[in-house]
Amino acid sequence: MDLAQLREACSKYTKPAGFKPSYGTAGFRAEASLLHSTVFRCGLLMAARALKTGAATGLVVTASHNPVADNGVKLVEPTGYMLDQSWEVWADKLAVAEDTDALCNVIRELYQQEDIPYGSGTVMLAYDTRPSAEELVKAAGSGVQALGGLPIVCGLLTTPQLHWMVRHCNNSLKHTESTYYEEFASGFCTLVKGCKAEPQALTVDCANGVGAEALKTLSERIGAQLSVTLRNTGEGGLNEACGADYVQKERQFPAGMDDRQHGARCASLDGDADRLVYFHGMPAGNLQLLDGDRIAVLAALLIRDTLQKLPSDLPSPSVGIVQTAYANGASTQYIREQLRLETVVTPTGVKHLHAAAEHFDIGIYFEANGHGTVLFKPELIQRLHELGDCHEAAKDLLALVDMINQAVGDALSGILLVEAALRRRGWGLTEWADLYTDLPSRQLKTLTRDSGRKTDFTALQIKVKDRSVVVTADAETRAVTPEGLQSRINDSVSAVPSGRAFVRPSGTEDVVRVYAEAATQQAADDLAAEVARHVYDLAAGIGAPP
Ligand SMILES: CC(=O)N[C@H]1[C@@H](OP(=O)(O)O)O[C@H](CO)[C@@H](O)[C@@H]1O
Ligand SMILES: [Mg+2]
Repeated sequence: MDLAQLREACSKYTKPAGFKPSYGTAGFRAEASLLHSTVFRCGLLMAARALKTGAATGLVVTASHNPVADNGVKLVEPTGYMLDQSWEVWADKLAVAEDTDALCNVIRELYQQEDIPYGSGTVMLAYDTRPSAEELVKAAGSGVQALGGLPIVCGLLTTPQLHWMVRHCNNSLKHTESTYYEEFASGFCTLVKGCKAEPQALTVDCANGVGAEALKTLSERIGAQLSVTLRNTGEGGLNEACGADYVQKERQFPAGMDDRQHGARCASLDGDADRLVYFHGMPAGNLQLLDGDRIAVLAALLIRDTLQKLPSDLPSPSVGIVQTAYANGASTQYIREQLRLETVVTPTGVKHLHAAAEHFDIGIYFEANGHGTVLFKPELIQRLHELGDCHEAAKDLLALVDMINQAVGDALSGILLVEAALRRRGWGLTEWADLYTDLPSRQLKTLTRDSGRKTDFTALQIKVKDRSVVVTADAETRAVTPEGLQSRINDSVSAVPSGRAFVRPSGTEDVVRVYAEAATQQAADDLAAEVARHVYDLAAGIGAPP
């Protein structure tokens, strides 16, 4: 490491005074103008991580579903997964170092403690459509170079595309953007070949983000087998009243979508195209959401149907579904009782779900918000290859392996998964929705359609003096501190039929989130409001009480 070069580079990216970025659930996020030093330091970190692992790493400049004025970074392991959790502490230490001296000290400590070899690490960089991207990618590249590394700017990509490229690069596979489309398209065409059902039209809300161009290219590669119409492709503001997060949380049709007629098939991506939800118009202009829980269930059905066709002398692979506490209780019950599959609950954040899914031969994981994927164990893939071309079912499963982004949740891959699963069953969205009925739930600032109600749902993400006073256990289903909070939540829940509620500090925003579910919408709303008040009272809420 050339110390003089490092010091000089570090001094060009000073941290704004008082700014204390934290890695959080999925990387750093903040108002874009604050982030130059943070992104530069992430460049340093990923160059060091590349040296430590002896393989290429990745960095995406994106703030996902956040407003356009924000930006952030997502950090990618050589496997294509998110940054190893054991290194998050280094990310935090680097990000908060006050000045050049402090930063160089952290670098020295990192090199010593992690035994980083000297050399040049490769870091693959990508960015989404935010106007602040150009400067921040430059900052990331400078960080990589400051440690003698090689930044490779892969361009404007969805987050999952960059994860996929890093994974393929390190597996010595073709890893161009074009190969990404080819593999996905070819897997999809294999799976729908011979389906009697015709492709059904799907309107996709692209959140005015990077997913629009990528989905356009993918659907052109696939041709007539996929019938998509793209909306919110850049004509409006990024994530502004549109996108997967908006549709899932607000339960509203996105801006620019006039498909409210009964039965219209629609889907939404988020700003960096790693989340996907489906929805359709119901009578009276209402919207029915088909969220990540349902995508997991549909994936499980497709996999079960296919596994049943494998030769019976083959040991059957273990299949499991990983969810978080936000999964609707009805989905968990359906998976356990009807699909008879094991479910595992982990804390929020894909890194936790992904790790749990790796324990199964086929691990399906989805957050309710539509972020997830399916992982196939390498040993299983090997066995499927050995079965060769003579078994249709093995071929189908291998097509699924190609079509599903196994590095990370991918909305484009998700659309192909859903469309293939529905067509192979000859189903529309109604049959999918009819598998089970969601319990009414309430979270975040979901607005009510019934204007007569008084509850202010923005209050369901509570601002408190210090959200770290809320500590949870048992996959975030139990509040350990502040003292007395959980017993108050228990009292509230026990009075409500089919009631369930939990609170947790957000890992991406300075708020405590409240979730509640119950047998009726009114009961879920009331329970959420009551629990919100407990948080406000016991965790030093600020502002007007909920
Ligand atoms: C309730 C909810 O949707 N939480 C989201 C949100 O995390 P929070 O820690 O809740 O802020 O952003 C994460 C990153 O995108 C995502 O993994 C997670 O599911
Ligand atoms: Mg996202």
